Amino acid sequence: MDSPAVLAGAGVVLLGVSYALYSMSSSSSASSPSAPAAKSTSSAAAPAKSTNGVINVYFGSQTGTAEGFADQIRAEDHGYDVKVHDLEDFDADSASEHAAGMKAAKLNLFLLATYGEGEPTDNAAEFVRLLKAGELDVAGAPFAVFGLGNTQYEHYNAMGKLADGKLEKAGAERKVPMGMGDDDKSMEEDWEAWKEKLWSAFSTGSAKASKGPGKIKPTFDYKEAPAGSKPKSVPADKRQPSTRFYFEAVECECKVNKELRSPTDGGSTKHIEVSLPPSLKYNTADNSAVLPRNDAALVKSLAASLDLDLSKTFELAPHDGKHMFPTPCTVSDLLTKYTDITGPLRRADLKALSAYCSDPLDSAVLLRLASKEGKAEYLEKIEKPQVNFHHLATSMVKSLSLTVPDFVAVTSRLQPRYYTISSSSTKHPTALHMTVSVIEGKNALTGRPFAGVCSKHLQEATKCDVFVKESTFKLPEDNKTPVVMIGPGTGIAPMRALLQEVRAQASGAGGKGGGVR
Ligand SMILES: Cc1cc2nc3c(=O)[nH]c(=O)nc-3n(C[C@H](O)[C@H](O)[C@H](O)COP(=O)(O)O)c2cc1C
Repeated sequence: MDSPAVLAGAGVVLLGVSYALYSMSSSSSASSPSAPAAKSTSSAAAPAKSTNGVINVYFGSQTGTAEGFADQIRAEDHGYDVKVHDLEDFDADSASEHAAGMKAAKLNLFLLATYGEGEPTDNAAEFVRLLKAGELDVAGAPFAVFGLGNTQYEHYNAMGKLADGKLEKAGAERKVPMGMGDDDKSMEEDWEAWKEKLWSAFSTGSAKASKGPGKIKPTFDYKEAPAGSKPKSVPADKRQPSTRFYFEAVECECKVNKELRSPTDGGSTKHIEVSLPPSLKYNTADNSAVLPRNDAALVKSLAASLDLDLSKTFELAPHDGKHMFPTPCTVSDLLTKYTDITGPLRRADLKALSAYCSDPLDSAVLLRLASKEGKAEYLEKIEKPQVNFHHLATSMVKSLSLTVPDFVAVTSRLQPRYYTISSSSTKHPTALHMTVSVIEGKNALTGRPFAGVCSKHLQEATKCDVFVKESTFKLPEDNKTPVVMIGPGTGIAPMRALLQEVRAQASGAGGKGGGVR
């Protein structure tokens, strides 16, 4: 909103359409307690188009938040030629080329998430190694760092802090003080506030962001494919790091899927035994990652609202050669397996969607909700009632109009959900067990039912797409040290696996031997 007059206008619009836009049906629903989801546009560099110079944006992202922020910088651009780089492409071989590009740029922006014990994301591991080793010649390169973290973790924003310090030590020139986002409280607000500082320092007078966004330029070519076409195989280095799991998960049979609770308990906790093919191995207390599937009824109603043909088959040819998900696939696959339709909607999502409304009133309302001034309305109308993309598209913003490529570009990718494996790999080398609490409830404000996208999918599943994520959680090697198990939040699942492992080792299974603790 760039003037008080427009702001007042938007306020009136908001009230005027509040009944139509905000009266929400209580019939449809599902929401997920999801991790921030990866946005769909990724690292393809836009063609050079500006005389104001280049801003390089490097992202270190595991679940897509930092990557989504990088896309926002590209969309807002403020008259710069914004080039987004996946840090995975930053290795010893390419370091000097990147360093030269960094020195020639107006700014190099690093968006870095922290994981584990203050560790980098997988895609930033090599960059961080080079940075720590002092092997980057970046003297004089202008930089700014925004770290993404969570104050619940001991090593809060360790990667952002490390990069900020090491870049300075290497002689790079800090242009904006480091920003930090806290996922426990206010990641998006922290980011918006920092971005304001960034743009005010780098303003070129091009106020593209304040006018509202245009449609996102897809970073791929879309074409229809013959019905029945199967996904093409994609080599590992041609898979987008943030969505690599779509290519790597293996479809497995759920040979046991039984309810653990008695009918009088209420709620549902499932014991699921997944048969593993020889290619899939795990160690006791590793995590299983499951690819969720959206509920078929939600997919159908969303497709009907957006007038998308679920049976259509299409293929994406990425401009940067990195594939987002396996294609050719159907629009049904896109909506069921590859799109987060029930996760929380962030303000940036609303802003992006405002460009796809045929009714200017809808656009104005979405922009208002996405704006700083509309923060209270966002809280009341979107956050508290847990409005997700499905609700928005089916019940609130009737004029939303998305082609399939628009849909891919503007929506977020569905992320895997992680469950601690509750079996011992010594006892069950060819099966992994999961103990899954099914998430279901009603929104306190609207009474609308919601369900966890993955636990609900697993509740009756006979098959699921799985991969294994290593864990640092292990029993002591010596088989003698006494162990006290405390499971706050993690529940019984890892304990069951460890107890099975201790027993299996005590009985000599797996050739390890050992004593009972
Ligand atoms: C398993 C896990 C471990 C994490 N470890 C840390 C940590 O050690 N320090 C921290 O500040 N944040 C930590 N976080 C928070 C993430 O950095 C934060 O959610 C961030 O927004 C993720 O960004 P991404 O979506 O781009 O990967 C962790 C999050 C998860 C899910």
